[in-house]
Amino acid sequence: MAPGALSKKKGSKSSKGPPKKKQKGDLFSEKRPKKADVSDDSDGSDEEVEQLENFDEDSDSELLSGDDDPLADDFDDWFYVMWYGAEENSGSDSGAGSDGSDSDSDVSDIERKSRALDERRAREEKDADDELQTNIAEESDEFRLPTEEELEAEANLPPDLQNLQRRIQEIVRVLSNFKDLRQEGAKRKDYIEQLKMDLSSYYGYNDFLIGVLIEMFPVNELLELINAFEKPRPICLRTNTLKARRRDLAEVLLKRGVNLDPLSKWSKVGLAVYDSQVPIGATPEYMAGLYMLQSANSFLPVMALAPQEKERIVDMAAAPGGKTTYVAALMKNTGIIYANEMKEPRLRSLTANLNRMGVQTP
Ligand SMILES: C[S@@+](CC[C@H](N)C(=O)[O-])C[C@H]1O[C@@H](n2cnc3c(N)ncnc32)[C@H](O)[C@@H]1O
Repeated sequence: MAPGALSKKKGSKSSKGPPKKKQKGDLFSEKRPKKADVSDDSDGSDEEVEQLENFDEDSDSELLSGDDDPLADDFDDWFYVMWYGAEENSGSDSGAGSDGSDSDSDVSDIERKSRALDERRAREEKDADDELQTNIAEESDEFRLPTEEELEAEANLPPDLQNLQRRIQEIVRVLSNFKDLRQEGAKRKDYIEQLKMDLSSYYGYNDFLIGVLIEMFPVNELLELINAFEKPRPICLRTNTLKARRRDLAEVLLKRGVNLDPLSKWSKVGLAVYDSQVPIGATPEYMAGLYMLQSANSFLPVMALAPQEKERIVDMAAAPGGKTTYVAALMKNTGIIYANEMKEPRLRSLTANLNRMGVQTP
């Protein structure tokens, strides 16, 4: 539950007084789990923590005046079992015994449970950390490059993507600390060759492209880059500053149900579109030429060129005119742009966009 929701609930409680049993019913279904059902439930901890927090939020007054609630002890007992398990609950220090006897003080009972919960969490975190360290140690000890025979056997089988991915990660790890992690007798070249093969198989790149990329980037950056290539690009639009300001455009589109944000810090005209209730390429604003649908990377050559007013610029491959219209906007419809397009049919989309976006044509 969001903190806002909690504080609102708390506020309303102090003014009106809560329907206590109903709140419990809201938090936990009518059919409450039996102790045996929950005693070995060790996962789903986020949900449980949230429930615990809800309980704490709701229960201040109950702790102090719980007598009027016949479910309170039973609930408390169930909750304790939920967190610590039946065995712990039945221990002599539980204070919420299976016979339903009350502890000396409800407040100290909760404090004790809370302490026990903290201890248990700390134990679990330590166990998880130990396990992770053990796995890392085991993996680093175990990893070795595949032998020729193993590679031959692999070649006769469909690609094992999980294995490939693991090997890619391992090779990158070894290459990033080659002196300490390399296999005895193995050369950096051997790892690189294997990495090239695995990247080609895993991502479906050809040898040439992988070869070029591996020469251009350190391996960990290369992996980041390739993973970024796998992600779908956001839909972007560029505000046509010949006709509109980005803020005004964003406002109108938001009202139409287009969910968007400024593209990024590096662009003052781009908007990233997450989703839309209307076809983004057919809004009245689009028809009126207030924006161009254009991928963010296509802004960059024009930004790098930084066209100035009254310049002469040649766009060598222009249709459908994303960059031509951006250049025209930056030049504020001054100067001359030579927009070349080889394919005649594509001239139609180029001309249509120039007209729509208000680029002055001869
Ligand atoms: C990727 S699109 C260009 C996109 C455009 N620059 C934009 O920002 O909207 C490539 C265009 O270049 C055209 N083209 C390719 N080779 C060309 C050439 N030698 N001369 C003129 N146009 C060419 C293609 O027909 C195609 O329409």
